[in-house]
Amino acid sequence: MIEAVGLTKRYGPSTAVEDLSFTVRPGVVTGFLGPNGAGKSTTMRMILGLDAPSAGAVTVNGRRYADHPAPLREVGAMLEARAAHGGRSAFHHLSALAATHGIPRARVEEVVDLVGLRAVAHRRVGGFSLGMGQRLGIANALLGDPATLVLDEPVNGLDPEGVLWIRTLLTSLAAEGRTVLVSSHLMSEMALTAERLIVIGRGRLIADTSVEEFTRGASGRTVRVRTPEAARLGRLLAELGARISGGDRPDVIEVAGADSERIGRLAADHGVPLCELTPQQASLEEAFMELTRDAVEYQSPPRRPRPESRPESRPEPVEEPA
Ligand SMILES: Nc1ncnc2c1ncn2[C@@H]1O[C@H](COP(=O)(O)OP(=O)(O)OP(=O)(O)O)[C@@H](O)[C@H]1O
Repeated sequence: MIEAVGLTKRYGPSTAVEDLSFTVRPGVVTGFLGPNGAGKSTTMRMILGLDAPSAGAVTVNGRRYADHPAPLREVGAMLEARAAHGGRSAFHHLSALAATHGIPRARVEEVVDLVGLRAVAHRRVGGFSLGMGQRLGIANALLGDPATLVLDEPVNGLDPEGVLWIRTLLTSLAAEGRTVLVSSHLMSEMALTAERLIVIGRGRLIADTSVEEFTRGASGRTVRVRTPEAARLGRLLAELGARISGGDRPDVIEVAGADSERIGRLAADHGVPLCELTPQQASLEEAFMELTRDAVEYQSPPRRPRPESRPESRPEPVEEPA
């Protein structure tokens, strides 16, 4: 279990992490999400005792990392995959690390197999591909058979097979009762791997929730309506307080603030024929971006809607004479 209470980190005048409190429980994978610069790595570094908090505290199984007598056996971490010396072989690197912690050689053999590096274990790490480097980083983290794992962007740069491998590995490590905290800035990937999510932005907690709740909150927020009387229905809905935006074609509007039933009844009351009425499920990526929009450090300029997609500039549909 990882517990952060009022965790804060300041670098000179800027605050990287501010008053962050959360608990990461064993048995499930917890995704740690936030846009670039949100403070994920800084938080992870504080969990691992690599950075001292300016205020607050973070403990792993009730103790600060540095207070554990054998931290490698307690917490396995991958902060930077390329932490191994390029001239060494993977096997040599892992053996040296194991020796400093009294970990038997048999465990080195075990983790080499576990991460699928057997065929290249005696090759120089300097010649490893990104994916092989990531696997070595994971082997490092697993070496002490720790109850807690902290991994910073483990799927970064991996091919689909590697991504699937990490996903399966993390889920099975959590199923063994371990605490697994995995950072990412990819919501869609975390939705497939994690059961819980901690979302931060500009160093502050934005959400601490289950993926299921997050998914539920993200869905059904707009309704796609296709009708030959799009402009008239749009006006009727706007009068009721719904927000209307243009769709992907002239006879389509996207409606927020009114559900399908209300739209359907209103259309029926006014004799507006409906060809389609579809609640839209926002993608998790969209929901994540919306949630963290104000917390993004570097923003692209907003995209201006194309004039023809704005309902007010759309010509009134010609109604067929009865
Ligand atoms: N050693 C440091 N000195 C000064 N500022 C720092 C330092 N380390 C991090 N920061 C700042 O703290 C903030 C949080 O950075 P951090 O690397 O923790 O974010 P992150 O969420 O891991 O981002 P990314 O997804 O880009 O890796 C950023 O504004 C960063 O510039």
